[in-house]
Amino acid sequence: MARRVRDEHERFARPSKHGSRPRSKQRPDHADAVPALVTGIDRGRYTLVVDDGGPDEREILAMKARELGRTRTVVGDRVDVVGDTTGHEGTLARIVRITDRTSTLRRTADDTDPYERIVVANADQLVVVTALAQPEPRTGMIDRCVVAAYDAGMDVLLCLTKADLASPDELRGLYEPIGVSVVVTRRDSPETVEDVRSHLLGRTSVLVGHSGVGKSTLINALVPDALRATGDVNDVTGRGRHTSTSAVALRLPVGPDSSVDDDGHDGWVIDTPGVRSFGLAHVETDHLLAAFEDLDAAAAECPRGCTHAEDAPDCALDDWVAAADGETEREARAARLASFRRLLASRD
Ligand SMILES: Nc1nc2c(ncn2[C@@H]2O[C@H](COP(=O)(O)OP(=O)(O)OP(=O)(O)O)[C@@H](O)[C@H]2O)c(=O)[nH]1
Ligand SMILES: [Zn+2]
Repeated sequence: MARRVRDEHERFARPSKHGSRPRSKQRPDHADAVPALVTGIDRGRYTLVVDDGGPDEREILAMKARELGRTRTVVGDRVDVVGDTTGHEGTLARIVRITDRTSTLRRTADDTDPYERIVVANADQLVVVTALAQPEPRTGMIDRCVVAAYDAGMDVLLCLTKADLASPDELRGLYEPIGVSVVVTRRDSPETVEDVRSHLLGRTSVLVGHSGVGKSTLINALVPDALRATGDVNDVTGRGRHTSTSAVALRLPVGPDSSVDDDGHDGWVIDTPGVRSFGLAHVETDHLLAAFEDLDAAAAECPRGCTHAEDAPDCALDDWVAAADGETEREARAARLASFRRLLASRD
């Protein structure tokens, strides 16, 4: 997407066929534009934060300038705005530029949504919120999140909730070996919430999770002003569900633990109430492989066009496991290869 955004800017910058008027006349470069962060979107109206973390930090409302055409703007985007950026009641600024994204978390079209979408821009961590029980954890869902995050170049934090109901050991054993950080919470233990916070400080994190896993409970504990709706949701009417279905960025307070390093960056937490699944058809094997450095290196010996799947003939990854030094190392390699292949298969 970063590429496409750039192309669209370039198109505007190209001289017109009908003469050579100075470029500034065709498209003012908005020297007076101010940078802002997109924190919410509601029917074509964008909520932005200007002077993020600075003395004049304020929330403003904006629309997209016509010159941006069909370029999509998503939560997490860094943009430039012109017009009335005071944020006073009734004002509406204009977004004139979208800064190149450092990451794009995507989902492919699926049965419920026919469009490939960028879910969030510029996030560096995906927090997969999964209950240890009620509802039962589903590794298929976690795998798909891990693939989407690794494809986007994001880290993964697996947040296991409801630890009062079941043990986290099995899931920990499954995901820690593939580079996923694991943190365990329970509603009746405020310390566990602070543990989560320490993983979020200074970063931009996207939280995803199925209905009922305790995501809203967690967000409300982390960001008391968030007021995310919690409780048992009626699956038929959807009553009890937060009304917003699009992502929203919430500023993360540093929290009560003064031992944490506060260098002015408290971080952002992005809730994604609308995201119930990740379609993964867009994810390329090589992209996923790049998240596994050791496997990536070993795959250099694979035959051309190797799929690296379980049934791939002469896949060098199998040789890599066989060539391990000693039983312990061989088992560790086998486990990593099995995890990689499981993630690969979760795309289908
Ligand atoms: N036993 C137990 N229950 C919890 C815990 N955390 C949350 N719950 C309960 O789980 C239910 C769902 O919690 P929510 O925070 O609403 O879950 P959610 O993931 O936001 O779900 P939606 O609102 O449907 O998106 C509520 O009844 C919570 O009280 C926990 O640590 N232990
Ligand atoms: Zn291979």
